[in-house]
Amino acid sequence: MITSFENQNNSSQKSLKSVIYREFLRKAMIPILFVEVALIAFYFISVNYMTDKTMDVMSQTANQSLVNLSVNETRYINNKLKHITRSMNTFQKLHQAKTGFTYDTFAQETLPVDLPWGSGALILDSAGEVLVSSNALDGLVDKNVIGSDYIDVRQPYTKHDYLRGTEPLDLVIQDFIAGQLRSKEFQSLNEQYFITQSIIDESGWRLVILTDMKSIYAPIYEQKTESKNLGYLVILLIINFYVAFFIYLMVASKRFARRITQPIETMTKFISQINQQRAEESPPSYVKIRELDTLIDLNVELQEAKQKYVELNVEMSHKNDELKRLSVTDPLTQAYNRLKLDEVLSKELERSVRDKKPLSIILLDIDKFKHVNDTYGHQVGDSVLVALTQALLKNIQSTDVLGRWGGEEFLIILPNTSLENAVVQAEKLRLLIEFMCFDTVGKVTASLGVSCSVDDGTECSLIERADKALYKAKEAGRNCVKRQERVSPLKLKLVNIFDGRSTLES
Ligand SMILES: Nc1nc2c(ncn2[C@@H]2O[C@H](COP(=O)(O)OP(=O)(O)OP(=O)(O)O)[C@@H](O)[C@H]2O)c(=O)[nH]1
Repeated sequence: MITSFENQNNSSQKSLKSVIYREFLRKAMIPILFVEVALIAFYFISVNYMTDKTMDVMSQTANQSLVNLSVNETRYINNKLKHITRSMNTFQKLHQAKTGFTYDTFAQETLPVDLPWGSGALILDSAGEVLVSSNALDGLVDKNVIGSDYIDVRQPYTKHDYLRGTEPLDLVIQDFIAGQLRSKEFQSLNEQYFITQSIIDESGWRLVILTDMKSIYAPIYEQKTESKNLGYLVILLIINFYVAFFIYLMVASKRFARRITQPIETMTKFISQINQQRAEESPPSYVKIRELDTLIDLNVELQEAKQKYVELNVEMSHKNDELKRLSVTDPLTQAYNRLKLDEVLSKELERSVRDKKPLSIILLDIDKFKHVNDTYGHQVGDSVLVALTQALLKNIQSTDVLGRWGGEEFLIILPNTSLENAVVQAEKLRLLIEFMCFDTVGKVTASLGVSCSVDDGTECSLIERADKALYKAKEAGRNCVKRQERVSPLKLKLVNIFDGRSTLES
């Protein structure tokens, strides 16, 4: 029983745990996760957008700065050339001076080398030949644009101009130099470049500055990378948090479920123990509440007493019924006794007066019954009484009431029956007895007296008259029916006067 409870408890714990787990995920964690994902997505979109915008602004600013720088440098070189020309009289003198001061040395001295964003510069002569290029430019185009074999002014110079190559970057630069554009932003081999040029009026030379945009964007790229890394770190933290939280949730929901089911488990175990110990009738190992046991025992006793009381009540009721029956029954013949006959007669008389209906009675007495007893014995006499009762009960109407009036005498009450009809009924019964054959005894006869009442409501007068009629029947030689009508007091007086008799026969 305990094991089955434990299984049941475990499964209820599991289901409770999963309910808590599910509910928490559904109502808290999933909505929070959605919000977090949306915020992170928004963060990355913002970083990209801001970076792009900043790059646009930076590139415009940087490009403008480079153009300005190019113009300023050009102006500087031009002024310097003007100064040299004035002091040297003509620029041609400069060429012809045997001072070793050449185009190349001048260009090298005037070429701006310390440009921002790692920009490279080169100076072209009026024919488009490269006079000089900075190391930064060489780095940008990944070659030495002009070699070391430059010549001085006294000789026609031949140069190895590596910008005349066929590399994509060379082609773009050549195209730009040949054109009239002041500046240009272009892409070559997935790299973004900015190029600007300006004319040195004094000599017809051109100053060209080339910048790799990557250098301009570098801080922004760096910032973007840092921002993205921050985003990835947040994602990583969120994932870690979720993993840790899921583990915590599993453990916490299990603990919580256990905390809820623990008291029920303890209580059920306690009840199981009580039941088990009651079944085994062994002394309990836990604290016994004696008052409770006493109460339970008392309750059991009370229930048993209640059951006994109900049974006794039923028995008493049966016995009462039996007593009642016995109190109104003649013990020998099982017909009604005199007590019951008195009661019935009284009620029927009341009813006959109330309904104005006739009530007749028949008083039946066995003839010479003493002789039966004396001849065959008292027991045979009893059997005659029993047999006679049975025969009479079978032959009276259902509304008639038969009882033993006393000794060998019987009374039959016939409600709503006239004297004539009662006499007819009495005659039938007399014939019945006359033709009956009793065991041992054989033939027996009876005498019957009949009386009727219509409006005199006394029981005594009715019985008295029936008794008188019976007496008359005995007087008349027995085995016959006689009746006794009611005589009014006036008639009785007249009869007494004229006949000198006390009773009137009919
Ligand atoms: N066996 C038996 N006899 C009874 C019982 N009750 C009365 N008797 C007898 O009935 C007889 C009645 O006798 P009597 O009163 O002289 O009348 P009888 O012999 O019937 O004569 P008549 O009535 O004049 O014809 C008595 O012998 C009673 O003992 C009874 O319960 N059982």
